[in-house]
Amino acid sequence: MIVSRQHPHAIIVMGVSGSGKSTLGTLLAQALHVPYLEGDDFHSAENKAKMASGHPLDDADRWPWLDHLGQTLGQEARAAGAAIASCSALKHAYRQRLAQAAQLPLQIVFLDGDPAILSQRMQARHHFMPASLLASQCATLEPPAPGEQALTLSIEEPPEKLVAQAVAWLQALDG
Ligand SMILES: Nc1ncnc2c1ncn2[C@@H]1O[C@H](COP(=O)(O)OP(=O)(O)OP(=O)(O)O)[C@@H](O)[C@H]1O
Ligand SMILES: O=C(O)[C@H](O)[C@@H](O)[C@H](O)[C@H](O)CO
Repeated sequence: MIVSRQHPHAIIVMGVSGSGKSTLGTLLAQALHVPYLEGDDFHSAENKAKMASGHPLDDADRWPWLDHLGQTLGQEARAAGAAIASCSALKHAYRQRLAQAAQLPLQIVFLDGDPAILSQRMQARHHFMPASLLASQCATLEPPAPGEQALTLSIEEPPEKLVAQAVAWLQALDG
């Protein structure tokens, strides 16, 4: 059972900026009827202003954000049986920090793709995050390692297919 108050699931959709985390996270939460947390909503005004002015965040900027998002993800997951958060979660240590704050292991859906496609998508949208920060996002990215419970999906698939793949993976995890 993906949704279970006895065994709650804390699910994150991760990837660099523009990879489609919000799109997939929203659809996945709708498909599972569980709460969705938009990671960008948990950034301080200072963090958002820093990114908007073309400066990448550093670890010190990200720790309080990860703690706040992780705590809320854990609370929501325990209350509803599962919850989804979209979060860049670029480094292994960031995912560990999220899990620690949530007090739950994470199930990770990683959106992976070609920087050229990501750049096109970022330029085509209106968003506080400038496309110029994509290079720093890609340089910082540590894809999920073998010890992490993770599914890697391609940004080139349409959103409906990505949701179906994520749901099938989550269902299979629970046997
Ligand atoms: N699977 C997809 N195929 C094609 N386009 C997509 C797909 N998913 C998202 N998009 C489009 O790509 C852009 C970025 O998507 P989205 O905002 O969901 O990414 P994000 O990872 O949440 O970005 P950020 O972290 O910067 O907020 C949007 O314009 C969205 O409509
Ligand atoms: O860790 C980070 O650098 C940030 O979370 C960014 O990834 C943005 O929040 C997000 O992608 C918005 O575009």
